[in-house]
Parts: sequence; C-alpha cells; structure tokens
Amino acid sequence: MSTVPSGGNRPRSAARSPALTPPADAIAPVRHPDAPAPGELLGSHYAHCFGCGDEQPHGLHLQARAGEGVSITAEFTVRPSHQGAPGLAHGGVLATALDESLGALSWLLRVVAVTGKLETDFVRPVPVDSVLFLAAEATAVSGRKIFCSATGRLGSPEGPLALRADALFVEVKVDHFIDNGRPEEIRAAMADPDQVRRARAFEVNP
Ligand SMILES: CCCCCCCC/C=C\CCCCCCCC(=O)SCCNC(=O)CCNC(=O)[C@H](O)C(C)(C)COP(=O)(O)OP(=O)(O)OC[C@H]1O[C@@H](n2cnc3c(N)ncnc32)[C@H](O)[C@@H]1OP(=O)(O)O
Repeated sequence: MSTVPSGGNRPRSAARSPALTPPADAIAPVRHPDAPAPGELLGSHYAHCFGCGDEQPHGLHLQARAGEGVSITAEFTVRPSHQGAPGLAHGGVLATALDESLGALSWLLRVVAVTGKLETDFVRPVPVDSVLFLAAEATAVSGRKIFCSATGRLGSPEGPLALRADALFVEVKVDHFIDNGRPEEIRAAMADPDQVRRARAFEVNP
C-alpha cells in the first residue's frame, strides 16, 4: 500500500518533463527481501551527508523510516538557518529534503542510485518551525532508471500539501563515488569499515 498521502498521487501535471513519465515497458519497483521492516529507521548512508548525516553540523539531519512496498516517510523541522525569506524556508532547502527522502528509497530497493532529475512544485509557503511530513515512493523501474515521487505536508501526515516532487534516479555502482569524489573523502570513506559496509548494503550483488 502506498504511504504517499492522497493528493501526492495526483495525475502527473502536464507541465512535468516527459523524461519523468515511465516508458510503457517499465516494471513495478520490487522491495528487496532484506529491506528494513516497515517502521524501521533507515539510518544515514554517509555520516557527512548534508541531508541525513549525523556528523554534518550544517545538515538537515533527516531521519527516514521504511514504509510498505518501496516507500519511506521522514520528518523535517524547518530551522531559522533554513530561511530564504523572513520566517520562511528556502526553496532549495526544501528541494534538498525531498531529494534526500527520494534517495532513501535506495535502502528498500538495495541499489545505489543518484538523482538524475528532480522537479518540485512549491505549493504552499513553509514557515520556520514547521514540521514537514515527507513521504516518498518509487513508482516504476526501467533498466537503471527509477521513477519516484514525494510529497511534503505541514504539521502532520494528513496536513496541507506544501510540496510535491517527481524524480528520476539512476542506478550507479559504488565506483561512481570512488571515481568522482574528492580523493581525501574517498580515502577516508574506504578506510572506514562501517562506511564500506553501508555502501555494500545497497548492492544486491556486491
Ligand atoms: C567505499 C566508499 C564509497 C562511498 C559510497 C557512499 C554510499 C553511497 C550510497 C548511497 C548514495 C546515495 C546518495 C543520495 C543523496 C541524495 C540524492 C542526490 O542528491 S545524488 C547527487 C546528485 N546527483 C548527481 O550528482 C548525479 C550526477 N549525474 C551523473 O552522475 C550522471 O548523469 C548519471 C549517473 C545520472 C547518468 O549518467 P550515466 O552515464 O551513468 O547514464 P546515462 O546513460 O546518461 O543515463 C541512464 C539513463 O537515464 C537517463 N537520464 C539520466 N539523466 C537524466 C536526466 N537528467 N533527465 C532525463 N533522463 C536522464 C538517460 O537518458 C538514460 O536513459 P535511457 O537508458 O537511455 O533510456
């Protein structure tokens, strides 16, 4: 069952990029048999991640939980440091929270994937101190392409819809990071057995 609240499952807007519509031969996303159980906290994929890392002092510290199927939920409290206009959240910060929530679906698919495209509708202003209830769901898979959607609601999982996003994530190998990341951080990550374990946990056939 979908954990993306109704309203998030609206027909995709005509304004959405065609690249976000799955091809006719796309398949339904498959929850990995070893995926964390519904309700379980997913943890961070990287301690220094701006979206979810515990050791990132400037980060959003988003904590996502597994939902049913290939879905997650997360809560995000908007802090004064997240402002764009006086008393309101910056749109880029909100897009980051959506991006991170969508990225957390990787834990359920057990694939490593990065954002290829992210389209966001900012439906309502989000004041500082708001708690945003985020819900993300994978909707289709075609080869390496993972189609997914997310919503952000104000104050509760059934609260007013503030954000909506559709995205295309693309599956990559761990080498994507090793080949492209700054060597300093890559060396540190590869020397950290906990990080290597976390990276491998995404890959079905390491
Ligand atoms: C031991 C140490 C290791 C440490 C590891 C740490 C653990 C890591 C674990 C988990 C990490 C998860 C992190 C989540 C964080 C939140 C999510 C983010 O913010 S991610 C950052 C932002 N995103 C990027 O930086 C991507 C930058 N872009 C790229 O690298 C490439 O463009 C990439 C990989 C997306 C695609 O490049 P291609 O060369 O691999 O593949 P092509 O052939 O171009 O694309 C594949 C298919 O996707 C479509 N596609 C790709 N990008 C598209 C786009 N922008 N729009 C439409 N279609 C697109 C293409 O048209 C193609 O489709 P057709 O197969 O032909 O049907």
